[in-house]
Amino acid sequence: MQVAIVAQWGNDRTAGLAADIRDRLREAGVSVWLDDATAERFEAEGRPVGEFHAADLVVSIGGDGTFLFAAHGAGDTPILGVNLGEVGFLNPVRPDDAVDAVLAQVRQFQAAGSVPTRSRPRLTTHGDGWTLPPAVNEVVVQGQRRGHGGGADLAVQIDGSAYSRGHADGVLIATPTGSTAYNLSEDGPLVHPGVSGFVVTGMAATRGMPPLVVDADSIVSVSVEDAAEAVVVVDGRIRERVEVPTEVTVRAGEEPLRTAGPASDFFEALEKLD
Ligand SMILES: NC(=O)c1ccc[n+]([C@@H]2O[C@H](COP(=O)([O-])OP(=O)(O)OC[C@H]3O[C@@H](n4cnc5c(N)ncnc54)[C@H](O)[C@@H]3O)[C@@H](O)[C@H]2O)c1
Ligand SMILES: Nc1ncnc2c1ncn2[C@@H]1O[C@H](COP(=O)(O)OP(=O)(O)OP(=O)(O)O)[C@@H](O)[C@H]1O
Repeated sequence: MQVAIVAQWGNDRTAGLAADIRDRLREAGVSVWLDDATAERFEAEGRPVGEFHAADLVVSIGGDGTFLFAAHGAGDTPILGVNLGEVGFLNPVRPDDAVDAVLAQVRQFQAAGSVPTRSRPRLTTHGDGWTLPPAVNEVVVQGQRRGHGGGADLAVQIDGSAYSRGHADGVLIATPTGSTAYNLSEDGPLVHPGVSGFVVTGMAATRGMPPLVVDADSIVSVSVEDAAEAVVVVDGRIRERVEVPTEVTVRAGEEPLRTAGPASDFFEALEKLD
């Protein structure tokens, strides 16, 4: 079995826990990769997180940002999230339980050849000649910047039917996972993870554009006009600058995100947002 660990960088606690988990896994005969930044702290050889899709299990130690970073490299390899972040909405395992939680996955893998997983949908985004990596939380299509003078004229279509047209800072398409993040700040609805669908939420739209929940098979297209440029942002981290006018298409990705380990309790996790 191959386990890959990514620990939030610049943090002694996450690096220390990564080393503890690595040592216990090695005692159990499991091969371990550490991400480059963490390995460097121990003067060991690391692996880029972009290669972690080749592991059997990815362990992410940190907050939501670290989980999203791990998810962008993990492909369909399951991720077990350990919370050492400020919010840690996406990470259900407490640090004290981390070693046991990972060893439990190892036993499952050794007995059955795989670990039990849950899946969460991702979003894929493309435009004229470009495609972005899948989003776990959301895709934002916006003008050059937020705020006065920075928006764009946006037209949103769902499966080819016009939904809304007008000036706005942007439009946000969120997964149920991402409904608790940026979508919530823009007054979009919370979506229970058991619901199959996505949310389309306008950002400071000048004309009415109520948040809309669409079927998970829907194709959302956003046409952008009258702006210096359009900016498309995946999970707050990956940005594509696009010449306008342009059309951006967002739909469910083929490969969902897979998580391993204890399930997170949605209502308990909401308390972390207070
Ligand atoms: N105004 C806003 O609220 C705003 C603006 C930009 C980005 N974001 C969010 O930040 C995310 C990136 O997270 P980051 O940690 O790399 O950036 P970050 O460091 O800017 O943190 C954003 C905050 O969102 C929290 N968060 C992230 N994903 C979450 C989720 N699914 N549910 C609940 N809370 C969540 C993080 O813990 C953190 O408190 C983006 O996907 C976007 O959702 C929010
Ligand atoms: N081991 C790592 N190697 C390279 N980049 C990393 C690593 N860990 C984290 N990062 C970068 O830092 C970002 C996450 O850091 P961030 O400060 O947002 O922490 P976090 O995990 O959200 O925790 P917190 O809740 O404490 O903010 C990732 O998106 C990634 O860009």
